[in-house]
Amino acid sequence: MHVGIIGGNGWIGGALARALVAGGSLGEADLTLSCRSAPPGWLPGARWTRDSRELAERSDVIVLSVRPQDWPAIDVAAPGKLVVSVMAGVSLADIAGRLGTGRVVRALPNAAAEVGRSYTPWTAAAEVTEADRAAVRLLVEAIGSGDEVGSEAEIDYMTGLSGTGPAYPALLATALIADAVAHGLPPAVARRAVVEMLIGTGRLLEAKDEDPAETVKAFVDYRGVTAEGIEAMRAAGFDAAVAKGLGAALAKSLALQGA
Ligand SMILES: NC(=O)C1=CN([C@@H]2O[C@H](COP(=O)(O)OP(=O)(O)OC[C@H]3O[C@@H](n4cnc5c(N)ncnc54)[C@H](O)[C@@H]3O)[C@@H](O)[C@H]2O)C=CC1
Ligand SMILES: O=C(O)[C@@H]1CCC=N1
Repeated sequence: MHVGIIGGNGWIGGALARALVAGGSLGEADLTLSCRSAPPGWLPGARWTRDSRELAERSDVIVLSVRPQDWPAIDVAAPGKLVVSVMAGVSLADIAGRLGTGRVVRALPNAAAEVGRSYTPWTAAAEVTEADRAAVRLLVEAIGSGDEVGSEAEIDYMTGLSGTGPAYPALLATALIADAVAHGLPPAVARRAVVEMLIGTGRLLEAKDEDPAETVKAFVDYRGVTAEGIEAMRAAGFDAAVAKGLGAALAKSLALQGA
């Protein structure tokens, strides 16, 4: 299988290309990567080009990984080919119409792709075959894990939930570290404490495979220090702030479609 990534030097496109090679799914020579500037220097054995049409001709699977605002300028046709878009807010119908193929998938990774831990939901147009789905799973699993979901509405919502990747946990980490430093902790110690706490939490939730709400309840029922912290955060509007943030992210995701 030859994979072409339009925007292959970017954050997500580059992470996908490097993961495919590092994980042994593809050799460098099985990749064509396009960019607008000079090739970045990594994956020197891949074919680097500025020409999207050349990329499409060489590829069995074409990954669209440019920013939504750059999508209208992409000059490419891919009649009948499998196209996988990772772009936020660009619909299956728009991609199918522009590229001349019904074999279109929308996948929504996140920046943890850089460390092989993206969660990537994806949805497929009607003409996508079982063999195409196997190809999509190979891409998704190169950068982490994922699920096929039933509708584009779910992808549009997940764009502002899991697509944001490390952003919300990093926001929480920033607030925790700021408070620790305000209480006199050395910044390096505060940072290490919070980052290790996030890593440990992820591992614990994964290992226990239980609803995170159960973990919260266990601490509330313990009625110690943590329960006081949780209840004060909730009373100050923690859940409402999260819901408001997700609402704003969803609105932006939907607004991109009309842009
Ligand atoms: N960064 C993230 O956390 C996530 C990004 N996405 C989506 O992935 C897509 C790519 O995002 P990033 O990698 O973050 O952006 P990026 O800006 O890092 O990469 C996009 C790359 O596309 C290149 N490009 C633009 N026009 C081009 C053209 N005509 N031919 C060849 N290359 C071209 C740019 O030079 C750039 O290197 C976006 O549509 C975004 O919505 C989805 C989920 C998460
Ligand atoms: O913030 C963004 O627009 C990109 C797409 C989804 C997550 N990151």
